Amino acid sequence: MSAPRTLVAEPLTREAFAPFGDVIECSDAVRHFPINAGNTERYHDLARVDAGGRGRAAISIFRGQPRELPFMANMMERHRLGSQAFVPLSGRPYLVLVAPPSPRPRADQLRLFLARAEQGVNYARDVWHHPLLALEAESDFLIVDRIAAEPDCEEHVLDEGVELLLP
Ligand SMILES: NC(=O)N[C@@H](O)C(=O)O
Ligand code: NI
Repeated sequence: MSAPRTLVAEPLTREAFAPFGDVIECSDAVRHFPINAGNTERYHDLARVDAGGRGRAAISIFRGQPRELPFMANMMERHRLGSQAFVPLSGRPYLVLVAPPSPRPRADQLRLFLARAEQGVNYARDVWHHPLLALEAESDFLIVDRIAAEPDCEEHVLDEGVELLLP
């Protein structure tokens, strides 16, 4: 039996994550401007919320239990009709495992990112991703995604598990 494939997390940046969606963070690389008579800086239009068909965008909170590392990822999922954003509320880093849209996630296209506590992610519609990968302790995430009467969560079991490692 061959050794499991491993993936070492790379830093999360807007550029590296662009094929998968958006990074939600305050950065001089995004458009920002003062509002409220200068009391507040608006970091504008950081992510595209997609809630197609008969769905609507909604805000929820996910309370995730920490994953034990090294973690073996055996499946991926995708939402075909809507985007899904995760914004950390507990001040801890987390992992993001993604693959580009395709009929099934390809092992050679998996990308693992280590997101800092001040970075959120927005998975574009159809992007394969692993369910929430919280680290260190129970962590809350603000979620912006599509809700509808019909479920929209396609799961796929990977042919071979991938061991996720921190840098
Ligand atoms: N199932 C669910 O709402 N959560 C997943 O979509 C996820 O990405 O964590
Ligand atoms: Ni999801």
